[in-house]
Amino acid sequence: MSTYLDISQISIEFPTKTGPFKALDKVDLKIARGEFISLIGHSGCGKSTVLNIVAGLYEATEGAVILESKEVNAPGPDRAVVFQHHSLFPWLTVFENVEIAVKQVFKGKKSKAEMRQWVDYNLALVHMSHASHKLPAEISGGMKQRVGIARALAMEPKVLLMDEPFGALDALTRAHLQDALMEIQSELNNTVILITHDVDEAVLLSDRIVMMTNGPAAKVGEILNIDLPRPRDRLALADNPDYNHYRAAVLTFLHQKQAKKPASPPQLSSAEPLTEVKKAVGA
Ligand SMILES: Nc1ncnc2c1ncn2[C@@H]1O[C@H](COP(=O)(O)OP(=O)(O)OP(=O)(O)O)[C@@H](O)[C@H]1O
Repeated sequence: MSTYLDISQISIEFPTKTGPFKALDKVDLKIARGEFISLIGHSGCGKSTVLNIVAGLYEATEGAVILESKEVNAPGPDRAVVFQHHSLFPWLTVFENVEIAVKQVFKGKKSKAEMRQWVDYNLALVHMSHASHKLPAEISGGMKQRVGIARALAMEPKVLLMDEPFGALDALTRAHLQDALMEIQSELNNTVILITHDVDEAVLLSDRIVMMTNGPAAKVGEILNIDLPRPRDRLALADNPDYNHYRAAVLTFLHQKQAKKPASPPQLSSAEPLTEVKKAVGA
């Protein structure tokens, strides 16, 4: 595999009131062009921190992020980010929200007419052409996320960074957007890093699932190759033994190998038989 994005041995320490806090310890990940990677791990392990370092929003204390053989340490349009909550400008229409990013990247490289066509093309990719004249307040949460994705794609980033982009949506809308993302990725061959808490989403979308250990000083724990043919169909996969095997492997990692211990052990009382306590802690 030739490496396109190299997250090379990155560590980060945050200064805190009680001293430095080491969130990541030598996280190392080599990503090929066009790969779809999911990052999964318990809350607070450091997934967003990894993404923020790749985005250039945080600076690693050690290690480096190398994209197409060049070190990146500041934000740039070659790495577009889609967050859990949309970040659209409320006073601009759907079209204008995408256009503003297109102008930022392509001013002087595309004509005005070409830029308008490019905005239309990207809105069509996420099936939002019909609402291009609307304001964000006039469309649903799922539609806003679609526009955020169109805006990110329209920048033609080398890497698309997605931080729980569907986390705040209802299950049906999430499923529609996952399907849309799979379609777009098969067409454009984007390199994607997706943070998710949803095991099914990770297995459905990914080429590889990167499972992080619990923090502090989180690392890459295990990497699972998802060798399922594309295009993938969620209904057909439900009965696919390989799909279920991958799902079980992630669940085992999260709930056994990296199980979160309760903050303080439950107190045994004579009224609580041991079996009930075991049930309470999931043992
Ligand atoms: N700017 C900061 N200053 C101090 N500590 C930070 C900072 N940013 C993150 N942390 C700490 O680093 C650790 C990792 O945080 P991060 O947000 O990356 O986790 P996460 O895996 O994305 O969590 P979640 O799944 O809940 O979003 C946490 O303990 C968090 O408190």
